[in-house]
This record gives sequence, structure tokens and C-alpha cells, in this order.
Amino acid sequence: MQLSPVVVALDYEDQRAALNLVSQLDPALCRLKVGKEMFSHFGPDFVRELQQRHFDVFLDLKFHDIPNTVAKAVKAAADLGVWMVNVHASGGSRMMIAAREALQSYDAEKPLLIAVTVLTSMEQADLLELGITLTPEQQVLKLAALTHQSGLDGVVCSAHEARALKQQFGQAFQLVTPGIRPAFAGADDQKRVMTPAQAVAAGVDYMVIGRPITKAADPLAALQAIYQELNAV
Ligand SMILES: O=C(O)c1cc(=O)[nH]c(=O)n1[C@@H]1O[C@H](COP(=O)(O)O)[C@@H](O)[C@H]1O
Repeated sequence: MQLSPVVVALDYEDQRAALNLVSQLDPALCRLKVGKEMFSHFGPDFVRELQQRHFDVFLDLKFHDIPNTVAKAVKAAADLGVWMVNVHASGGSRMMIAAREALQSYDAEKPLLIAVTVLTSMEQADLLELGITLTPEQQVLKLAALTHQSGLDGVVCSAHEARALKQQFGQAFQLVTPGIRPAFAGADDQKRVMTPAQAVAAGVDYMVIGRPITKAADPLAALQAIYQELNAV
């Protein structure tokens, strides 16, 4: 069975609750994302626990620092054996190139290196506050171009930008998108949502899905429903 593009976001303050969810999921149907909250609470051991359960882990720590520090941080993530790691594209091309070069010696074991463009929670007013006068879509394209030039594997973006990004940067440029909502789920606080099928049709490679699975009465059934919807595309 081909691994599905679903990455389940583990946003929990309680490790037992997270592992209870994980024990209901199937590593053939999804990967797992560990972000700042769980990594700060439970550290690399938690990531290792997930890997021992045969899950690929996306370490979502969104590194943004001087090039030397980010290079060392992505190397530490690679040593941990994660499948995907990310940085902020707004850290600039020198930072992103340093991160890419730090992973060069990992060959087949190299994690995918992805850059965050504009967070899906940010609107025009948030960019203006930072002195950025471009629209969020224009800023995404600008940061994606910088990411592509820096030789990274792809970007985190909204599914609404996927079509334009694939057109501009080609099929190999990987798109990772949050804000995905299956027809059976509510939008929660996500603003511009797409269904999994729409996202795949738009060119999304990996979709980060949290609450529609983690808060479902039957998480595996929710995951299977998404997988079936994707197989029908
Ligand atoms: O990097 C992310 O994963 C991320 C970037 C972004 O721009 N927006 C966004 O929602 N996310 C994450 O994607 C996940 C979405 O979770 P749900 O809204 O519950 O599906 C959360 O872990 C967010 O932190």
C-alpha cells in the first residue's frame, strides 16, 4: 500500500494522551508531526518512541536563527533520524543554504528540508505590521522563490497557493499544507481551508491534519475516511 500524504499533527500537552492516539493510528496510513509544544515537553525521546512504533516523524521546530546555529540544529534533527525538518524562509537564503549544506553528508538518510513561507494564521495586517506591503500570496511566492533558489526540497504553504507554486517551481518542489478539512469536519480556527481531495488536485504533496483526526471519536476511522477520499481522486 502506498503511504498516504497525511501527516497527523500531534498537538498535546500530555504524552500519554498523544501515545493513546498514536496507538490507534496505522503507520501505513499516515506520518506524524511533532511541534514545539511536544518537543519542549518531551524531547528527542518522544520522537524516538514514535519511530520505534514505525512512524515517520516531521520535526516541526521552524528553525530561524543565524546560519551556523540553524545548520547545527538541522544536523541534530537528521541525527535523530526524522523524515522531515523545517526552517523559516524569512531567515534568508544564507541561512537556508547553510541548512541544506549541513545535511549533504546524510545521503539516503537525509530528511526533507522544508521552509515555512507565510503562516496560515497571518493576514495582510500582520505583514504590514512587519513592514511588508506585499499581499500574503505575493509574499508566499517571494519566499518560495528564495527557498527554491536555496536548493531546499519545498515549502509549507496554504493549499490555495499550491497550483501557482507547482506551476512556477515544478513538480519536484514539495508542498506541505496545513488548513486541510475533510467534508466531515469543522474548520476550527483555520481560515482558508480545502478538503484533502481538493488539496491533492491542486498539487499538494503532504497535508498536515490535526483536530479532524485527533479530536475524532474514532481517529482511525477518520484517517481511513480521508484515505478513501484520496484514493477516489
Ligand atoms: O507548520 C505548520 O505545521 C503549520 C503552519 C501554518 O502555517 N499553519 C498551521 O496550522 N500549522 C500547523 O498545522 C497544524 C494544523 O492543525 P489543525 O488545524 O488541527 O488541523 C497545527 O499543528 C499547526 O501548528
